Amino acid sequence: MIKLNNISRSFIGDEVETVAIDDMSLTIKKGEFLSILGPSGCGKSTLLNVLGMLDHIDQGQFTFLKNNIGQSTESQRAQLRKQHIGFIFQSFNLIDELTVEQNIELPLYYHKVAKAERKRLVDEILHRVDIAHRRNHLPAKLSGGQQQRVAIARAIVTQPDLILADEPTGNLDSKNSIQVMELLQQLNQEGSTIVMVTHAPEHVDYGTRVIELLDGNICKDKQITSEIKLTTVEVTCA
Ligand SMILES: Nc1ncnc2c1ncn2[C@@H]1O[C@H](COP(=O)(O)OP(=O)(O)OP(=O)(O)O)[C@@H](O)[C@H]1O
Repeated sequence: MIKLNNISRSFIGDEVETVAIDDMSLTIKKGEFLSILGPSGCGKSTLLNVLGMLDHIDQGQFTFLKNNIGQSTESQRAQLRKQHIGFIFQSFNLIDELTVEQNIELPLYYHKVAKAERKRLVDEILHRVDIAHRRNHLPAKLSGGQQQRVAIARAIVTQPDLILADEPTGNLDSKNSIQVMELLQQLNQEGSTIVMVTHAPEHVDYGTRVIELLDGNICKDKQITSEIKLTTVEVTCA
């Protein structure tokens, strides 16, 4: 689904260049649930932004669903994003003035889905994430865990090929974190490809693979199996 070949991304500040991604190569297959771990500043968010086509690369090659992203226009990237990617953020990013139902319905408007079909899809997803009883509430009236379930519903209602999650449990207590991780795991078991940045090593076991970043590159790459958690099968750099 995704292939990164020797990509780099730097930021130039006041006479200082910060290399956020340094000659990284990574292949992500359809159906994987990949967690990205690593210390602050190692390039996790930059990598997620590149994958979501919210940021560009300076060098290397990025292929997304057979599209060469380096040679695409901004409008082609926007189209790919809209059609294929659902985003989940630490801070939920719901629209305060819209109800739960309206927040979830919004991406379907942008996809020009007809009204009756929008209603059917929203109804289905409200039950799927167990928030139907709060459908007419504004986000501010919900707990953090409920808000994140609405944000997940909004991300998946268009059935994207890829879900990108940036610290989805960062603002949640442990009980709500577990609920959100179980929901993401279920979505993955039903076929969704998920890439998640996390600071919580205990959450990587919900996924199928974990990479650890250091100084803008991958220092560990492990498959997670249900029998043996955190089995190292590949180490790419020291
Ligand atoms: N827009 C920017 N301008 C300048 N430097 C940036 C910018 N975005 C990121 N960086 C730098 O690039 C490096 C990688 O940042 P990034 O946010 O990807 O790290 P991270 O691993 O996500 O960190 P954290 O865990 O703290 O969120 C850091 O040194 C950061 O300061």
